[in-house]
Amino acid sequence: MSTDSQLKELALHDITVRFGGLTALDNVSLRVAPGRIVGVIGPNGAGKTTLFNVICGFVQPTSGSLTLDGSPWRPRPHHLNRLGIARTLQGVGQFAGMTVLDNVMVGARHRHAESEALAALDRCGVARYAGAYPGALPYAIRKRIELARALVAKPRILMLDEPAGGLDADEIAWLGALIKETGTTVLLVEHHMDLVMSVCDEILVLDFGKPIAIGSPAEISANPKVTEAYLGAAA
Ligand SMILES: Nc1ncnc2c1ncn2[C@@H]1O[C@H](COP(=O)(O)OP(=O)(O)OP(=O)(O)O)[C@@H](O)[C@H]1O
Repeated sequence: MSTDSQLKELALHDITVRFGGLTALDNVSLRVAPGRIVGVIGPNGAGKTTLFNVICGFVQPTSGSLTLDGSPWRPRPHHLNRLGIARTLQGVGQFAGMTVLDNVMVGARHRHAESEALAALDRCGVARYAGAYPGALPYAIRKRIELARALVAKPRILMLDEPAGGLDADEIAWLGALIKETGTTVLLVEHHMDLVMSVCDEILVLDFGKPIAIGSPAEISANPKVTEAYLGAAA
């Protein structure tokens, strides 16, 4: 685990989110310690994206609170980059009218944006596409560009929203290795269980907004409540 004093500890305390009569998150608490890779899993509609949206300030909790490094924190989307928090989107949300390089530079925080963007693209194995336009590229390449856009600012907390969606086994293996070697705090929402189990230190399981389990991959795999939630969802 990293001891970098710049890393941030993020914590959610008893977060509840209601959309009208629907409770999307029901008293969810989570501590994301610096350098840890924390997964959030659960069947469709469990509240995973809502939890990400609360951390990013897109959704205001109905009750509960957040802290960053122990201090009360009210997230705002336009402050995230400055705080060192980067998020990938479920899709590949890139600007079609901008080159790949310009898209990645949007995520940069420093003066040397171009060289940092090229380095991030290189790290993700897609530097050769820097001058291309994203719309013309295959989906797996665009997912890598989305990762480069998040990594370019050297985030302290990297939030990955279904990064394996639409990728094949080789791409997922590559992604797993990249996540492990980032050395940063990672919050991962993902349906691909092999990826989650292989990269995460800790996993939170949600079901209909309720936290039903939290623990190591081995503890989560052996938890009957988790199996039940997934079997129920498949039935
Ligand atoms: N803005 C919103 N207004 C109303 N209901 C919403 C809103 N956002 C999410 N929901 C509902 O909240 C619940 C949780 O949704 P959420 O997208 O967080 O689940 P999820 O676990 O990310 O699902 P998936 O795995 O399908 O992406 C769902 O029932 C969803 O329909």
